[in-house]
Amino acid sequence: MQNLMRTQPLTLAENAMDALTIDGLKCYYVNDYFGVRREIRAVDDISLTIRKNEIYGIAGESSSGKTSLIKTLAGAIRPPMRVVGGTVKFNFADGPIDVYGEPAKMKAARWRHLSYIMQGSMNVLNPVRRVKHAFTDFASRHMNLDPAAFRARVEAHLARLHLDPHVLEAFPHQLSGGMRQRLTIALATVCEPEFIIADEPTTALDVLVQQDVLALIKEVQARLQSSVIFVTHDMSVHAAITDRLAIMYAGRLAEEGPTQAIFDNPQHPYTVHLIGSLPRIGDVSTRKSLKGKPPALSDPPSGCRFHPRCPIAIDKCAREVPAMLPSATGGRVACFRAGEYQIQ
Ligand SMILES: Nc1ncnc2c1ncn2[C@@H]1O[C@H](COP(=O)(O)OP(=O)(O)OP(=O)(O)O)[C@@H](O)[C@H]1O
Repeated sequence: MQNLMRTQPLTLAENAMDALTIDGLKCYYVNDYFGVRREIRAVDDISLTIRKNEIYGIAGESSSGKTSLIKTLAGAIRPPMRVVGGTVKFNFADGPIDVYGEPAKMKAARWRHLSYIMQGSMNVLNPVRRVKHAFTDFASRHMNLDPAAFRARVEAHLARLHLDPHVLEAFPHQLSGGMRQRLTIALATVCEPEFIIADEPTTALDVLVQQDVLALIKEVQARLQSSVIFVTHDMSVHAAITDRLAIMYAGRLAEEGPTQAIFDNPQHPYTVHLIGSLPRIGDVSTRKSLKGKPPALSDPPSGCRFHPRCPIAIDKCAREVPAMLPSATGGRVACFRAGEYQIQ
């Protein structure tokens, strides 16, 4: 029997290796209405790398393209979504995979090497079937175990995640929301994947259950030494769980860097606003909201997409697209006036 569990910590060299490389990625929703083509540029020229054994957060307001980006990474796109440029390459232990160049290899890697906890993923549990069937339907084919050994493996995994094996015999409606979310995490990690993508896994949960689920994700990540992409608009969740953080604005990256450094010293005016709008105990001052609305991605502004809302924009910002360049956080930022804006 193949032992899927990685018991040895990754070596320094392995740790330093990239687990995922995204280069110039563009993914649009393309619709043709009676001869008129309309493109929504939800992911527009994004390049980044995710390291082995790190939790990488993606933040940004609603409709900034977070879900579109990670669906594209997972190769989980359906029309009208279309990759129109760039590459996505995973570097799994048994070899690299080009997501859009090697679809068969990518299909085989799902669950086994890569798992995806989707938004509303509790729907993965069929309301009219017992929970155990979700495990057999999705995970058993990737584990090559006879039914008894598979059941034992699942029960041991549930026990590690502080879930009683009896939940396998329950119907989803008999479990609380927190338990169902823990189960979806158990399901996504039972094959011990090297890479986990989680889209808003705690958004629908109350604060205490949320803490519980975040702790669970951290625990699983530390044990498997997997790479995790964690998407949420909730900055306090990023502060609690991520090692590095990317801020998306209107389909592009605005800033990226070590999470603590981004919170301590945000460089992009948009990041400054996101962090400045977080409530602090004892601070009763009124928070300044950002003027305007996020742009329509079917007709985004020229130059820096944030410039119409930016408090310190200059003429150049409307004309030129700022490149992602090394920043004072040790990460990267796309702003001609990086580090110049602060909220009083
Ligand atoms: N099926 C679709 N067809 C057309 N446009 C879409 C579709 N799904 C999403 N979009 C558009 O793509 C853009 C990015 O949406 P996306 O869901 O990726 O953002 P998000 O940052 O994940 O938002 P949220 O936090 O609300 O989930 C939005 O303008 C959205 O309206």
